[in-house]
Parts: sequence; structure tokens; C-alpha cells
Amino acid sequence: MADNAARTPLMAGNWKMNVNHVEAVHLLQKLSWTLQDKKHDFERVEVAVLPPFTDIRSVQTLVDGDRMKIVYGAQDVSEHDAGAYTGDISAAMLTKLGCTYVLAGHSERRQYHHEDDALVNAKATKALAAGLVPIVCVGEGLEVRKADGHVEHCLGQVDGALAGLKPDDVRKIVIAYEPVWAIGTGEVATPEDAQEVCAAIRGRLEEISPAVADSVRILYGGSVKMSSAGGIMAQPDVDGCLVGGASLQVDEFAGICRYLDLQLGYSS
Ligand SMILES: O=C(CO)COP(=O)(O)O
Repeated sequence: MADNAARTPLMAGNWKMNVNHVEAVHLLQKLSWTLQDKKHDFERVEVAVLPPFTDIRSVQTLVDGDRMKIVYGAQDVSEHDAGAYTGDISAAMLTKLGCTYVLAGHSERRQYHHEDDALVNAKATKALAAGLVPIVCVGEGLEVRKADGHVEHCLGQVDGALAGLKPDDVRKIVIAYEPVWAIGTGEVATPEDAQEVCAAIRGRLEEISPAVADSVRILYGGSVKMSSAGGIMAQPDVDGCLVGGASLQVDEFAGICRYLDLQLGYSS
């Protein structure tokens, strides 16, 4: 089993299609003040926000201006470099906006925009080439879970997303396990459910190399709340959370980011 002490936990807030650029400034400012008040150690737990494209320039200006330690990224990226791709946003544009992370293959993109593993692989490849860290999302639907096919399904998505990538590139990637039946439903996976799939993904990474398995952070996402974060983060193969709805509530998301303090009994 890989040693997760080597991997800095990452709490990433996926704001999805919520919060305009004015609201984004207020939300991010409040999150920053809240974490600052609680003396959050960003070296101990990394905090990222993933706003809609229209907010990123405002987020960049605030993060740079206030020298915030919160990092940020985008929720999607084009598989193309540049050109006649109406509506697309290129990886280079996101790099220019100071993004650190970009989601690839979120279940809502797979569902509503018919993104398949090959497209996710192309997006992750473009993100890496532009110096971004792709957060590759995998996860099964309820029917697959009921048929006990969830591990095989997620490993197939991991294989598809990582196809053709060099081990040194794979080491840079973050993988997020987000069971679709837990997204937005309030049905958070149990820590054991999360660990089962994250451990299987870790095992698949071990097949590439122990160094890859040790480097890649594997997140859990799906109805994470302050009350569930500690149990999920106690799992050896879970290195963070990808948080949707709760990331729009500052105190809840700050509490998720401060799961270590809460485990030690500090006030929320
Ligand atoms: O999709 C998710 C994060 O990317 C999870 O969303 P919820 O936390 O709202 O279930």
C-alpha cells in the first residue's frame, strides 16, 4: 500500500454553474478570511476552488492582490489548442489566468456533453501540456453499483483517461472518484465504499510504478459535508475531497478543509 503521508491532501470546491464573477469575489474573500481566522495551514491541506469560466479572471485578481494561498482552476478544458472551436476554452488560456487545476471528465460533462474516455484522455493530455494539473473524474452510476461492477467500471475509466500518458505525466495527475449516485443526492458514500474504489485505483497506478502510485492524489467526491469528511479522509487511499454543493457554503467548506483540526477537537 502506498504511503499517503507523502501526498498533501487537497480539498477542491467545484462551484459548478453557480456564482457570477461578482458573487465569486465575495465567496472567495469570505472563505479566505474564514480560513485565515482559523489559522489554516495550507501546506498541510491544500485548498482549491473551481469557479465557472466567467469568474476566473476576477478570482485571479483577488488571489494575486491579496496574496491568497487558495489556488484555483477550471471545470473543463478544450481538447484543442486554438482555433475555430466556438465556445471552447483552451488549456493555454487557463494557464494564462493562473489556473492550477482543471477538471476532466466530470460525470456531469460525461452525461450532458457525452464525453467519453477518449475525450477525457485528450483533455487531460492538453491540460498537462499547458502545465495544468488535470483532476480526472471517474465514477459509476447506481445500476453499475447495484450490479457490483463499480470497481471494474472505474478502473476502465482510469485506463481510458491515462492511455498513452508517460509515467512522469501520470504522476502529476489527480484522480477523483465520484460515484454518480452520491453526487448532489445527499447520499454520501461510506468511508469503506470510498476506500474500496480508491484502493483499486491505487493498485492500478502501482501497475504503472510505485512512484506513480505514491504521487497521485485520489480524491472522493459526492455529497461530502463537514460531518463526513473526517471519516472519508481517515481512509489510507483517500487524499482529499472534491466538493460540490457544500463548497458554496463558506463555513461548511472551511470545515471540510479543516477536517484535521476538527478531528483534534478544535472548534469548527
Ligand atoms: O460533483 C461533485 C463535485 O465535483 C459533488 O457534488 P456534491 O458535493 O454536491 O454531491
